[in-house]
Amino acid sequence: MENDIILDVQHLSHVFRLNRKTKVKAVNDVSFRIKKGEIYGLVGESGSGKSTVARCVMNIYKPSGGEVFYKGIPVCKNREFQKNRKMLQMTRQMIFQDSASSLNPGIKVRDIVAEPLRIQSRKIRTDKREIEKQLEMVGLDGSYLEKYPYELSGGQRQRVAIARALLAKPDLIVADEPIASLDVSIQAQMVNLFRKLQKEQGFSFLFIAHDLSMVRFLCDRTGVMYHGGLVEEGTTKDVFSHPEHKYTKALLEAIPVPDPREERNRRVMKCNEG
Ligand SMILES: Nc1ncnc2c1ncn2[C@@H]1O[C@H](COP(=O)(O)OP(=O)(O)OP(=O)(O)O)[C@@H](O)[C@H]1O
Repeated sequence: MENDIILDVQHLSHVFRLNRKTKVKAVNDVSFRIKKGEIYGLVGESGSGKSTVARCVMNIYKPSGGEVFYKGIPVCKNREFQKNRKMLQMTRQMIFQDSASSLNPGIKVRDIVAEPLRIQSRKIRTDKREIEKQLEMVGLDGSYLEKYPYELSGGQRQRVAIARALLAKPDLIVADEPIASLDVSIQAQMVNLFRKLQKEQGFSFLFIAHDLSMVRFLCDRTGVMYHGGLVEEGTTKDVFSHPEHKYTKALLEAIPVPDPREERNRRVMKCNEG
């Protein structure tokens, strides 16, 4: 395998069996690769299979077919997974759409952010200053350390989830619709934050989104899913300027004509970028 490939998804398929007679073919023969330090956007309409791909990549689901190689390790094979379990838990991190349910409501922000360290070293208490620095990195000050998730807005919760993911110094982050439940103005801030953090820390990033304008802004390459299959992929520039598959064309045509507020957001994003 080429050295610069961190994630290699090969012929991935997944079928959900609802009962003895009914099954849903959620993902069908999907293959793509992510290079070290690359941001890969996975787009497609609701139900096209994006989350299922993400969950197979993260070993939440065991795929019905195909393989996922992470740093060359076939992680869907039980033996390989068990052998590398700790490394896989630390160096791959996932951020979910719904931070309200992905953050433990009964523990304070300082302990939520410290979770990866506890997995690694079984430390019960973690250095407060380290956690504070982690929060500052995502734009939250030390006053959030003692708060519970219910005291935070959706955007603040998502920042906590990012701080937690980054504490483990991951090589790969998989984010499943991380901005979908946030206000449009906050979405732009979050995408800027992702971009800044990725530049600083160099992790590879699988970014799953509905919003094509955010993908266009953030991602180096883009894959388009339709009915469980990956129907098109390429550099984001190529996919957006010369879409080949008719579904990609339809998806791009469905991007609303930007209203003046969106245009302003885009300009703000570009300014902040520098
Ligand atoms: N746990 C499950 N049990 C049964 N069917 C499922 C399950 N999860 C997903 N599906 C089905 O698999 C298909 C793909 O769903 P998936 O959530 O992967 O798509 P998606 O593109 O991520 O959609 P969304 O953007 O709405 O999250 C859909 O038909 C969905 O109904």
